[in-house]
Amino acid sequence: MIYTVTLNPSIDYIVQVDDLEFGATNRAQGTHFFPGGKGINVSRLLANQGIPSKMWGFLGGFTGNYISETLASDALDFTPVSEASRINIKIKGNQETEINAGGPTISEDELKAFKAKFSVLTAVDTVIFSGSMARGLPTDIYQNLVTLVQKSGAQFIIDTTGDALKATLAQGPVLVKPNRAEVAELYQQPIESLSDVQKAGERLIQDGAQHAIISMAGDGAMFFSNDEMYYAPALVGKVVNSVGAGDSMIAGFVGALSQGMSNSECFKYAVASGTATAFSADIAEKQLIDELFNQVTLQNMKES
Ligand SMILES: Nc1ncnc2c1ncn2[C@@H]1O[C@H](COP(=O)(O)OP(=O)(O)OP(=O)(O)O)[C@@H](O)[C@H]1O
Ligand SMILES: O=P(O)(O)OC[C@@]1(O)O[C@H](CO)[C@@H](O)[C@@H]1O
Repeated sequence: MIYTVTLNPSIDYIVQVDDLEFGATNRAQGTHFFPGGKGINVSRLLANQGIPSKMWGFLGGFTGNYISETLASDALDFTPVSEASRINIKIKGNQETEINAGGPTISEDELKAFKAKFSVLTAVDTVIFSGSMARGLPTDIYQNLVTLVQKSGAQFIIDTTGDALKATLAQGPVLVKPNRAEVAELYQQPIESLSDVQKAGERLIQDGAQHAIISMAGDGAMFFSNDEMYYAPALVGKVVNSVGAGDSMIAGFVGALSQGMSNSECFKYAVASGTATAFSADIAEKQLIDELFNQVTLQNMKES
């Protein structure tokens, strides 16, 4: 079974404001609510591909109720918390501006109840940890949870940033997928040219990742393993809502991996899934992913 962990889920409130003016009353051209948080997005894309997963994390309050009612799925296995889950604001205009809230503070008892779920894991499972930590959790929470996963023999994937990414890299994730800004922050150096991306990706593998993807939004993505390196130029199309594009990449890769596909096919599914979500209002559907899969081209960087 694939488990996704979203420690800090959200309602994503998408607000279309064509000419945002600070310090003035702006009128929205359109608004949408989506259940969000990175792990939830991964599970939603997997479900659209017909691949089951279970969703773990914390949900609370009226916002938590909205998320569980909207998802209405057997896959939900969240730990209830007393404070309300957060609302993240995504303003779409000439540019995309995001305001992500801090979210609820998790108590010691709530964390204990959550950790108890890990006792069901066995060696055939994969746990995907995605997103920021909730308040009140120890700063080494991801390292602790990865240790629990590894005790069961299961594997893990992590999509987070900063010190938590640095520490868990050494624990050998199946996949990490930082974007350019996140990898620049991790290694404290600017990542501008493709050669900078190449060096950073090789370092992610040296530092412990089994596979790494560095995503570059409209500039495409690069894939790394011990002996493979591919660059996928971005596909051209109309970007509708890129929220969750990175999460969709992870879901695309893991879904293909769970079906025994090669690294290059898994990467192509990752790019097709990320792009399909960027070209959709919500998390992408299977039909668009399959259409775009046939358009993804890979350049083998070990041969160039
Ligand atoms: N403007 C775009 N044009 C074409 N493809 C895009 C665009 N934006 C995203 N993509 C596709 O989606 C992938 C992931 O996007 P991105 O690098 O923005 O991830 P991210 O920063 O993790 O996103 P998020 O945090 O919103 O999930 C890209 O590598 C690319 O394949
Ligand atoms: O604050 P975090 O946890 O880093 O990111 C949360 C978030 O921006 O990530 C998803 C898109 O990747 C959204 O659904 C959600 O609002």
